[in-house]
Amino acid sequence: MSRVSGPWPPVDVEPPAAHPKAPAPGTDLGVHYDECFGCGDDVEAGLHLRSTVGEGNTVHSKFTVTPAHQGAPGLAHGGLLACAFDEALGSAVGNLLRRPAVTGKLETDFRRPVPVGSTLYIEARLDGTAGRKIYVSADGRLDAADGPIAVSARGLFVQVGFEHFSTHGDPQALDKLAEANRKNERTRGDEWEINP
Ligand SMILES: CCCCCCCCCCCCCC(=O)SCCNC(=O)CCNC(=O)[C@H](O)C(C)(C)COP(=O)(O)OP(=O)(O)OC[C@H]1O[C@@H](n2cnc3c(N)ncnc32)[C@H](O)[C@@H]1OP(=O)(O)O
Repeated sequence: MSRVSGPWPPVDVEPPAAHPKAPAPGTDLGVHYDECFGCGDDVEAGLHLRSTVGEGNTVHSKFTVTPAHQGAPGLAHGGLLACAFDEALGSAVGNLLRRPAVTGKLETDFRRPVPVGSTLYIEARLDGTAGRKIYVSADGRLDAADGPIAVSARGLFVQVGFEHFSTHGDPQALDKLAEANRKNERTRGDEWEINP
């Protein structure tokens, strides 16, 4: 199997257009759900990703690897690294496009080992959209924003209606989340675009 993937995005796309209400570059994005394994404060062994909006349809996230994230002794588990990229890419889609979407496909390229105690600096970018399909990619650099690339990822997110979450997920938890967003200064009064 070749290490080189095919062209990206794999189909003709429209250039990504950030939503008019997308947070400006420099904005700290905070936690989107306290119980999210990727960013939530209530998940002790979670990844606790922290993200900031970057220039040009990007989101910058940091993930520090702890002993809770090991696969081999002293090294991050690849599946958890993939999770960090899912979160970073999802954050770019959710915050910049403000469309509810879920991961359809996620491809990771593990280029260097990521030791416990190191921090991945992930830059996630919107690459283009084709109807409900949203193409995104990211690079994770070791210990500095200009460090060597340790992991790269490409993903396809698919826009869904809110009923995706209420039908398949936990409607009561969704109501609690909506209430918390109403109380949050940054997200209060916001409404997401539901249709492409
Ligand atoms: C202010 C707000 C802030 C918010 C921050 C949020 C941060 C969040 C951070 C958290 C982040 C964590 C995020 C998470 O972890 S999300 C959790 C993990 N993901 C899921 O659970 C998704 C499960 N899958 C599904 O529900 C359905 O399969 C979906 C909805 C994806 C599609 O089923 P649906 O019946 O609706 O649509 P469709 O099948 O007609 O597909 C539509 C189009 O897409 C194309 N397609 C689909 N799949 C693939 C594939 N694998 N490769 C290539 N292409 C694929 C398909 O060919 C078609 O293309 P076309 O024929 O139209 O050309």
